Amino acid sequence: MTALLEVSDVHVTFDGFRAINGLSLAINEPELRAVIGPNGAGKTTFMDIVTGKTRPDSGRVIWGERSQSLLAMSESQIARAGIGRKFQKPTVFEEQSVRENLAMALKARRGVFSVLAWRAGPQDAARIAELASEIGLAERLAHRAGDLSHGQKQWLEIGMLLAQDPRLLLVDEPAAGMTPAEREHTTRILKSAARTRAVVVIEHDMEFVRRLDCRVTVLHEGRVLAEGSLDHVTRDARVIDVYLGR
Ligand SMILES: Nc1ncnc2c1ncn2[C@@H]1O[C@H](COP(=O)(O)OP(=O)(O)OP(=O)(O)O)[C@@H](O)[C@H]1O
Repeated sequence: MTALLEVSDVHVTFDGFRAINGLSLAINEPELRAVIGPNGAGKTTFMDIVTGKTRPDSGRVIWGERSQSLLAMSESQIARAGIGRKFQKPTVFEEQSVRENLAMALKARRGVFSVLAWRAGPQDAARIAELASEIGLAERLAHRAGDLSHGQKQWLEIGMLLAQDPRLLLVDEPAAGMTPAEREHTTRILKSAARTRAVVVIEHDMEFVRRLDCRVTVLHEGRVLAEGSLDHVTRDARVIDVYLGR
């Protein structure tokens, strides 16, 4: 199987400090992958590189069956190529309803010209209903997004990203600030989304990572320290040392 995303020997230096130091990893399609690692390991910078926000000093970042270099593309070209990113803080349109938020995300997918001529058709209504049920907000379509709980806002934003049908979804600490029940539901959403696409999740909460039940990549000092099942990596003496700070 060829990887959907292949990062090879990437280096990034910030003011002389090597934040990413020979990072190599590959993500398949479909796949659910958790990326863990201590503070400063380079997890966020990895996502910044893939989305074009940070440009590496050297290395390769290759995308898709045509082996395009993401390093040659702008942030918006990368987004259009099918890479969506969910930041930690939810950014939904608070004054609009859940339905309107999802409708806007569907619109955005079609680009600026069709936005001007857009009217909600029966297909949109069906897709919005499908998305709402995927994120567990089917009963809340008419609610104002600003009235949702923190967890529900996070799900709505995931739904808005799914509306754009990305091939790769990058998610930064989705469980932060959530109740146990909300975490459980978030796990289900991410697992379901990863049945048909690649989903990469940065997460600190090991219990959450365990529930994701997927391949885990451990980053440390800007490179991959270990990779495999959570049980496999947490038995690795180097990983234990890094987490215990020895
Ligand atoms: N724009 C920047 N300028 C200078 N240093 C940076 C910049 N961005 C990140 N760094 C440094 O690079 C290293 C990696 O940071 P990064 O945020 O990727 O780590 P992380 O694994 O996401 O950490 P955390 O779990 O704390 O979010 C850190 O030491 C950080 O201080």
